[in-house]
Amino acid sequence: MSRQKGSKGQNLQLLLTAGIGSDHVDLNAAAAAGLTVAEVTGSNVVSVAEDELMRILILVRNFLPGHHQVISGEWNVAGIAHRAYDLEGKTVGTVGCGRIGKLLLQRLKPFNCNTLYHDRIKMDPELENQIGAKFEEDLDAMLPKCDIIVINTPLTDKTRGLFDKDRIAKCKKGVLIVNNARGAIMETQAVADACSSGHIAGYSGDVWNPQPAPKDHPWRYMPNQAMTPHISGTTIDAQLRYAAGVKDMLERYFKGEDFPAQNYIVKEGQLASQYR
Ligand SMILES: NC(=O)C1=CN([C@@H]2O[C@H](COP(=O)(O)OP(=O)(O)OC[C@H]3O[C@@H](n4cnc5c(N)ncnc54)[C@H](O)[C@@H]3O)[C@@H](O)[C@H]2O)C=CC1
Repeated sequence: MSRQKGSKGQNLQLLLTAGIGSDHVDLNAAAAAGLTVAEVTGSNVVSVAEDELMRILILVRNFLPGHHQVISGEWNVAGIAHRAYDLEGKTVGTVGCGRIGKLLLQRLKPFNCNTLYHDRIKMDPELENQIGAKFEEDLDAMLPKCDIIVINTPLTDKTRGLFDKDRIAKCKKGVLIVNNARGAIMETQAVADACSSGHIAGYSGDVWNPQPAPKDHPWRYMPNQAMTPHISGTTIDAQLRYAAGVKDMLERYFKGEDFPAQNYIVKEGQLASQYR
């Protein structure tokens, strides 16, 4: 929903996202026009966190080439095993540690990894202690420590293109990256080049720039990728939750009632803090 499209809706008042992530709306234009933007905050966070854990394991264990061998009639254990590792003992860092980031860190705990997180906000000490992750204020200081990096920030003016050529170069050689947040947080060609050179040893995610990804998108053809279409937040369980959330907000809207406070992304000209 661009500024131009929004301005055509003379009676437009409300924009609802059936899920999480309202970067498809020009939020500054919506704020200036006095529109309300809301999403079903929390509706698919478990679905995404579970999916991230799956992608980490798929990359660490070098699962996909093994599966492809089965389909193509091959049997070559050494061809898989030379790049397969245990997750135990590896350092996993999340860039962004809101709802999804925290759920991922909680799910990683029994795997006995070292976990780090970078966010604008440090967790309260009790929760941090319970989750067992260390806060890294400086993103560029965290990156070289990580064997696995997971992206969990919204797409904002500050995170667009955050992982360009220079920042990827700061990551450990052979890093694995999981990104279910937004494709545009990465520079497309920089990721493809780093996968080709082996600096990134594996990249997996479900978000692309643009979407739907065109047939010639470089991430379809780069080596060591485990990409899917945008599916991680669309399990049947998630669909039930965000459908119910949209219905609830529409009912409240027509009764003149407020939405749950955490659902507002733009309200009375103000952007929610995670988008500022
Ligand atoms: N692939 C999919 O199907 C889905 C993707 N998502 C994406 O995941 C994102 C995160 O979702 P939640 O965890 O629910 O959001 P959240 O709002 O709970 O957490 C986002 C975190 O990112 C941090 N953050 C924002 N800007 C930052 C910056 N510049 N540097 C460091 N940290 C920053 C915030 O402080 C916050 O802790 C969504 O905005 C959406 O883009 C969400 C749901 C489904």
